[in-house]
Amino acid sequence: MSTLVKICGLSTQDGLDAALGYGADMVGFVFFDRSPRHVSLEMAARLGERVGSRARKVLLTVNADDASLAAAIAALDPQWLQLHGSETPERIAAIRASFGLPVMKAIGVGDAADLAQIRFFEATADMLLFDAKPPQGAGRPGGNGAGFDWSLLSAVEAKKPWLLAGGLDAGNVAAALSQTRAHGVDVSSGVESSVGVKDRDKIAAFIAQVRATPRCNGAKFGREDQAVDEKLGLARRRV
Ligand SMILES: O=C(O)c1ccccc1N[C@@H]1O[C@H](COP(=O)(O)O)[C@@H](O)[C@H]1O
Repeated sequence: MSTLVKICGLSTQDGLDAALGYGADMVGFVFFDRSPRHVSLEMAARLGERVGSRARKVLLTVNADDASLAAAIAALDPQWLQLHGSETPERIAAIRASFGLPVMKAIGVGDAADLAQIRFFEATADMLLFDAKPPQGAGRPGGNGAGFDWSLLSAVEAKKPWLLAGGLDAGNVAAALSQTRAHGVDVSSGVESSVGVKDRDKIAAFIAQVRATPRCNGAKFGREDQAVDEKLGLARRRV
């Protein structure tokens, strides 16, 4: 059973082709104009069409209003929404109802107290994503290449599958997976040669490391993972 890999912040054809070619399960596109990875509606439409059925498209937004969401969804035609701002459970429920798409909610983690948010979001979100809290002065809530103490997640019990993000790269992702029970990993900065510029070799190395890392504790999570994969439409990637 393979670990879910999401490559985020794709804004060019070359980066996207690398992510798809090396077998990413999910590809993320940022609609947040304070990000160096922000894509225009026109570019989103072009890149989205290129993805086809090779991976799941994820639309990342930060506290977006309905009109912006509608425009971005029309352009990209995503299978998932990633909400990376201060969206409440009520807002998540409203977005799910309005747009009919599953939602991945990002939770910023700095210390154990932040994990209380799991109970807050797990009823309405379809998937959770644990990311580092942004460093002070960062102009965006994610995509900063900042990590956090993964041991905080070792005892996490969430009713929904979850991804680990924040400062991951090919050099640390194996350790991150062995210390956590993440269903998958999400990376942006760690597969770039400079901020916002994706690097084919880093994408290849990252995905190869994940594929070479045994998943959790095998039998303990086998059935649960299978159910999750089927729910997410990722069963095709099971090995
Ligand atoms: O990538 C961005 O620019 C971004 C902007 C606003 C919110 C989230 C963003 N990226 C997400 O942040 C995490 C961690 O990224 P990194 O690997 O540490 O750079 C990841 O989920 C990205 O999708």
